[in-house]
Amino acid sequence: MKHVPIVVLDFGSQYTQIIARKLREAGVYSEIVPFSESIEDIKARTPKGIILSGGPASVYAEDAYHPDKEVFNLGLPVLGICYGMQLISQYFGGSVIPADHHEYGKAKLTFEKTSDIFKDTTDGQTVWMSHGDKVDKLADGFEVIGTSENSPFAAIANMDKRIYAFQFHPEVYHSEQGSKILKNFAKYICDCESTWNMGSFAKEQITKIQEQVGNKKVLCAVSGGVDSSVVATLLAEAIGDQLIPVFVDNGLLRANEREQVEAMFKSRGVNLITVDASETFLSRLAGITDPERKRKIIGETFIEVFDEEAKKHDGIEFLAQGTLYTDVIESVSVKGPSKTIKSHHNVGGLPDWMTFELIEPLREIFKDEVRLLGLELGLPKDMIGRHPFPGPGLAIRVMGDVNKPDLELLRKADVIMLDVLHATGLYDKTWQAFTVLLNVKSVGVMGDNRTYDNTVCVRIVEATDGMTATFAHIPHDILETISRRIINEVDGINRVVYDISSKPPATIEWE
Ligand SMILES: Nc1ncnc2c1ncn2[C@@H]1O[C@H](COP(=O)(O)OP(=O)(O)OP(=O)(O)O)[C@@H](O)[C@H]1O
Ligand SMILES: O=c1[nH]c(=O)c2[nH+]cn([C@@H]3O[C@H](COP(=O)(O)O)[C@@H](O)[C@H]3O)c2[nH]1
Ligand SMILES: NC(=O)CC[C@H](N)C(=O)O
Ligand SMILES: [Mg+2]
Repeated sequence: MKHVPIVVLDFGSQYTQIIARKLREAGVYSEIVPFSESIEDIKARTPKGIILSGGPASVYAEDAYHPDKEVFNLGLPVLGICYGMQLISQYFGGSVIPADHHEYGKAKLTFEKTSDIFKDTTDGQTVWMSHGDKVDKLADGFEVIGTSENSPFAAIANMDKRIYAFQFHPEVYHSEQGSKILKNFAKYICDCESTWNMGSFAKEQITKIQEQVGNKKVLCAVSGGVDSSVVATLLAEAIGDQLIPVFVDNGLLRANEREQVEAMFKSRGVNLITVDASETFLSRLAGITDPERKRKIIGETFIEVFDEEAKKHDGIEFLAQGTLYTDVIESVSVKGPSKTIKSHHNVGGLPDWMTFELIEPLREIFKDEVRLLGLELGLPKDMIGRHPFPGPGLAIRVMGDVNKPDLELLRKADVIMLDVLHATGLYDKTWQAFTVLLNVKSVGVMGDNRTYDNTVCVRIVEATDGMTATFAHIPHDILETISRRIINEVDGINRVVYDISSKPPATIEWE
């Protein structure tokens, strides 16, 4: 087995992959394994350190998740985060109890001891907490190295054994210097070197694809979006013309999108196959209002279309998709016991009967890393800067039943909103912007006449990786232009609202 500098045991936190991602930023490769990984398999990776992630369970519960106890006897540095800290405390003779108050949000970390793990970070820094349990009695051999107003045990350590534990989450963006702390753990406590980078990742993936595919062919699902364009480029470098790029018009695309995508690939000299399956998608979605049902139908229909197309070519055994870690974590439990939020069409929406073997080189990384990889591979800037657009397309932006007239209405509103964003230079400054057709009609007055028409919601968010997001603080005069233009120019819409919720607790898409 390949040498893995840091092994992360996953106890089901939504943030586990961010730990790996922060380590990558520090140039350190890590692998995430289920909390139940055997000690032999952990040792086989010859790690220099172990991280125990957070998780939804409580360590004192009967069905709590426990790692192989031997992880504490390997003589390796260990870092426990939240649930991981609570496990460490329990294992070494401390105690963990339900807290009187759940602590969710920012806190100020006060240093109580100097430690290399806090090197070059500041006393009083903001950290982010998310827990309902707390350490009540400190474990034997441990000392407090950091406190917060609500957590007397915000950071603890047994420096002789090189075991550190935090109640806060250093991996999330809200912990302002958390990246540095994780880097310090890797660099100063585990003695890891910074050797990982996007160039080495690309090379590794290309070799892996060549080994996996051999002389067979790969159907690559391309959407014109960033992720699948990067995947197609990696495949082209790896296997040349054994790659068959297929774009599906599912009837759920934005205005002129099909023509734009076709032109973009043509200009790059790619022989793109477009399959028009719009009638199939739309007829299957007719009358379906439940968001998860919509997603499953779309996921399955995509695979049927790819299957049909594959039959027309000899030797296709693989399906390549631009699946990212964000798609995976929200859809299914990955390594640990995490919860399903929504079934992304390309992960949780895949049917059981699918026979393709999947090629998903981006499955463990995040959107902003994909963009860096795209730059590394020489993709044009405008391709890399495109806002994400979900595979299920407008079907999850028309609330309730999906039908042609409603899709048309939404397309018209969407074009106007995007037009204003481009004109004001806000497109490149925001992560994602779209409109949603609400299943809500309201009364208006236009030219002295009563109207009873549809409501459109404008959703514009800022994010780094899509795991969390905040609504964009768009200047009111720009929102006013968007609203005025949509209501004046689109027949059938008489009200525009702006979505001011962040993720969590909302999500970016409405369904
Ligand atoms: N219309 C489509 N035709 C073919 N494949 C598609 C289509 N839409 C999505 N896919 C496949 O599903 C994957 C996931 O979609 P997703 O929207 O997350 O990624 P993307 O479109 O490549 O990038 P972006 O997130 O920037 O939109 C794509 O990478 C692609 O493999
Ligand atoms: O290809 C995709 N297939 C899907 O089924 C899907 N659902 C959400 N998204 C996109 O993922 C990001 C996070 O979205 P949510 O906060 O709504 O989960 C946002 O960028 C969403 O647009 C999808 N992309
Ligand atoms: N984020 C976490 O790891 C939470 C740990 C534990 N479930 C608690 O509520 O305290
Ligand atoms: Mg897309």
